[in-house]
Amino acid sequence: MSRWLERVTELIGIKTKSELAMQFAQALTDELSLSSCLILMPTPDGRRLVPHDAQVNASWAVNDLNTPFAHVLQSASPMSLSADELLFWQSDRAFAELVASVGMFESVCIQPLPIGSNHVQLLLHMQGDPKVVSAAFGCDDGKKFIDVFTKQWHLLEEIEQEQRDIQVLTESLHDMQRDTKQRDLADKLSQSLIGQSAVMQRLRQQIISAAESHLSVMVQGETGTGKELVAQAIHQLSNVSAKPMVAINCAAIPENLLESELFGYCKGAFSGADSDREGLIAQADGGTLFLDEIGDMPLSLQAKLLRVLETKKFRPIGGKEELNSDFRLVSATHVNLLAQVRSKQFRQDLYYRLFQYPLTLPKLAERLEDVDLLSQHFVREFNQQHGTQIRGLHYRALDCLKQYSFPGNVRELKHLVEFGCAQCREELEVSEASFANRIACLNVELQSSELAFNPPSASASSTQDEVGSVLNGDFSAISDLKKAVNDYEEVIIRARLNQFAGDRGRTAKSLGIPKRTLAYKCQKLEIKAL
Ligand SMILES: Nc1ncnc2c1ncn2[C@@H]1O[C@H](COP(=O)(O)OP(=O)(O)OP(=O)(O)O)[C@@H](O)[C@H]1O
Repeated sequence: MSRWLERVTELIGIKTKSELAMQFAQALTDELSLSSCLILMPTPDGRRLVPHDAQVNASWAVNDLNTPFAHVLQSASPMSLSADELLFWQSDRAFAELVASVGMFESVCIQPLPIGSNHVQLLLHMQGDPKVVSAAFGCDDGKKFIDVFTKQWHLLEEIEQEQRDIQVLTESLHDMQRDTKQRDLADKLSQSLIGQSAVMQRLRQQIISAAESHLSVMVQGETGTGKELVAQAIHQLSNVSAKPMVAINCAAIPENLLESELFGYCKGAFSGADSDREGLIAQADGGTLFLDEIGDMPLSLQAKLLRVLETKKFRPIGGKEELNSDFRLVSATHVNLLAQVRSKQFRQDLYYRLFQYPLTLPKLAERLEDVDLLSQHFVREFNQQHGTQIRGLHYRALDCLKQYSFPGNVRELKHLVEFGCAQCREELEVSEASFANRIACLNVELQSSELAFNPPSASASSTQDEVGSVLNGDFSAISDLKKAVNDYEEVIIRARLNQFAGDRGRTAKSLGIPKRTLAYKCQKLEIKAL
């Protein structure tokens, strides 16, 4: 068997182009006693030629006629250059360096591959005895050996191309699947977080990507814009949705209780601690902790919260051991936390930790085009809760609503729609008359800075009757003093909240009580909204 055919067996079964090139170049070097052998292959964009041996740090433009490579590529014919002839090819520095070691009796032979084809795929750059080289390329067995190499090379290139195609296809399939999943999620979300305005569509996309990340999310927005709803959506869309979401309103809990609510305590930690109690941080392990009104968290607790977020460890009050809790944090605020950082009421380090993924909810006044959909949604909710069949809002009623600026945002719209539904007869539409007076009143109130009484919501009307009697000096209906005092307090707080469009800061100030006390009373009296 000829030595070339023996060499062929070394090429069979090689699975990568780089290994095939190495093996082939080595076989030629051995058989033709070459002092160097390089295979030059085109880059993926086809603009340059690079050597198979990564140690040769050079490349040549395929159309640079200052090198013999470009000429061989164009003519598809081999070229042999003696040491003397090479003196004319010194203008390209990289080529000059490549051939610097060519000896007196050597030549540089540049052979296009496949042999005899007009479609050159590779160049062979050989340095050695030109007679030996041309004899090898002229004999049948030598040609067959080279032919096997070029076919094998072509095959591996096709396989590589197929693999690249498969990868591109797989990636675009993944992209399509991700887009479809995102669209499905956005559709699902649009059934609970209503609104087709551009700003709401963008918000839903942000919620989906925030839910997919593991970052701490900060939901900012005025009262009633849907911060709690967004926090719930983030939890439900996240991969911890099967685990609990634990929520706490930092403004509604007295300062001294907030720490034990969050961290829990051990038996005997303080008087009244009769047994161990697990805190919300422990309960949120694996799930989501939602800290509403985080701007109201005292500074001392802020430092402790930061430590939990950074170390995932905490110690219950009076506890000796540290416990672990790994949760996703969602916080919400309606105040400007940055201003609080500036006035040193809020820690800067915690601020940055909480704002890993900020979401800002728009005011309803900035997306009045959503009033229509939102109103339909609230009418549907009203019908479900009350077993009614109100058809919706008359278009004039809708126009009337759109004249209003909704300082209480979506919550205020919801209550207005409920108010309209409560006045509407079954199977009819809510009329303009249901809103006109009320909105006119609300507008006057908004413009006036004077204190004015606004009728409390329907749910508080019986309480108001009782309170009305009390105000008239008739105490006969009172059978429970504590309840009567609570009712009286509730009517006052509701009226004042109504007056200030749900702004708890202004309400608390006008009643001469701290905001935290107001929040506590609201929670106790179950005053959730305007
Ligand atoms: N985009 C919306 N689609 C449907 N309902 C909404 C939307 N936004 C808010 N709501 C409804 O409005 C009410 C107030 O929402 P939520 O409690 O989430 O607001 P908030 O910003 O957390 O208010 P606050 O700051 O006063 O606690 C809820 O009944 C909620 O379901």
